[in-house]
Amino acid sequence: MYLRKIYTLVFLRNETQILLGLKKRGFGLNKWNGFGGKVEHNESIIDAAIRELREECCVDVNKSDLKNIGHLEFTFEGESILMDVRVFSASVYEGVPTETEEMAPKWFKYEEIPFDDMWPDDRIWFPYLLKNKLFYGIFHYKGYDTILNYEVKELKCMETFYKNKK
Ligand SMILES: Nc1ncnc2c1[nH]c(=O)n2[C@H]1C[C@H](O)[C@@H](COP(=O)(O)OP(=O)(O)OP(=O)(O)O)O1
Repeated sequence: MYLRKIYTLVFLRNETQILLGLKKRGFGLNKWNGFGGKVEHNESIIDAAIRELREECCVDVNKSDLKNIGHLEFTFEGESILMDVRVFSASVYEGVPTETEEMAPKWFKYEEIPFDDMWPDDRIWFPYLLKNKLFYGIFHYKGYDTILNYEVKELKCMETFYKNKK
């Protein structure tokens, strides 16, 4: 039985590029990723996504402009935590992405995403994101570099996925 912890992960995108941030401290140090983190006690998932984006790269996004595009789960050999990561995308936002103590943001062309310097699972589920498909992925890691097993699939509708998950 796992202890589930909920995280957010937000990607800002335009027609040709995606915004990634280089993690400067803590979990995922020196990896490029979207912006996000733990959902705090008494905080909604969407509010956490907005807060983390503001804290990590000084950009504001409205709730209505954040689209839930995927759900990821991570477990680690010998650990009882299950990381439940809610993935969002937005193309409308306010502010200029700015470096903070936690993240250094940079726009990447879709064909130049730095997978070698990202979490190993990213190259498996990013193709869904890049094709604008909704997705579910579950990954079981040994340490933080080796994926022991995984499953990824396209979803038709996030609401139906969460309704059936309960
Ligand atoms: N394997 C993998 N692939 C893609 N994305 C992620 C992972 N593992 C992850 O943790 N993530 C994402 C999920 C979150 O967006 C971040 C991790 O959040 P973290 O920085 O630990 O949370 P914060 O609340 O910001 O932590 P503090 O540093 O403030 O304590 O990476």
